[in-house]
Amino acid sequence: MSKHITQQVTKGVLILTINRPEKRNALTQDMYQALTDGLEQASKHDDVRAVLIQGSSSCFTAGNDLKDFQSIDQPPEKLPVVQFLRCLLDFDKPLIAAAAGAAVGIGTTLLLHCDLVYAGEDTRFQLPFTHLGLVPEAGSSLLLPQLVGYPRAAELLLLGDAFDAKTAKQMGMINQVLTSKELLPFAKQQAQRIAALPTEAIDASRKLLRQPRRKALRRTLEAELTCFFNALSSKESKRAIKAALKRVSGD
Ligand SMILES: C/C=C/C(=O)SCCNC(=O)CCNC(=O)[C@H](O)C(C)(C)COP(=O)(O)OP(=O)(O)OC[C@H]1O[C@@H](n2cnc3c(N)ncnc32)[C@H](O)[C@@H]1OP(=O)(O)O
Repeated sequence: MSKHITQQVTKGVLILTINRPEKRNALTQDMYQALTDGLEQASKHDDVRAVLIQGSSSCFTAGNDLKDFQSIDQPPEKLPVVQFLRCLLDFDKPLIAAAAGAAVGIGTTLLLHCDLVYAGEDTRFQLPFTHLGLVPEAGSSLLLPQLVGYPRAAELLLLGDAFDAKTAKQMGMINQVLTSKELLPFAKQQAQRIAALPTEAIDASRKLLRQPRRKALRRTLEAELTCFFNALSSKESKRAIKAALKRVSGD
């Protein structure tokens, strides 16, 4: 368990909270492991009928910890981030997200796996993979064009510009934009509403919604992972990540 991921069960909802404010909730391998453990536990326990993933009311996550990228020394297969992505894809209960402030990289792509996504007025989404010499992950090269159409997905994934919650809502990426005060309570309320509905009907409906894209998504995720970890070991990416770290931390 990571001290940066907290767990709480309330009215049938497991709330996984990302809590590393001093680094804008950037995700380390320990944190991915804790998120995976949380999802696996939720899957096993009948009293958990939905999961809410959230950060604070001012920050969701700045994405993968950039320093962590520099210190990866094990084969991708063993990496918690890879296990987390596979777990996300196969997760069998409703998944709700509340994203405030920064939602960068995997902070945006993980939302594409959620059933309900709520964002704050201040949320800034960004998919800066190419800036870092990297490629899309989490199945986003399939899910994003399906959601918003190819031209917009290509713009977001190739140019990597940040965009706001209003734009994300207009594109159909998220369900609703709320004030920062409303966001977390509203997302919790929606998660509890789902958790209170007949479980078998919810699970079967969710399966039906996901079934048509399941195989293609799995293939895409695996192809992206190969490409991503090849890119991560390239000189181009090492240079770009070093520059990004210098920009955000001065290191
Ligand atoms: C498989 C997954 C792939 C991916 O997720 S790829 C995406 C990787 N993420 C990024 O490239 C985002 C990098 N961060 C940023 O662009 C900015 O930050 C934000 C827009 C998220 C927030 O900006 P602001 O509010 O001005 O905060 P600040 O001053 O830049 O950062 C505050 C502290 O947070 C640390 N930090 C921010 N993001 C990361 C990160 N991704 N990895 C590691 N540390 C990060 C900084 O260093 C600094 O910390 P210190 O004050 O101790 O220097």
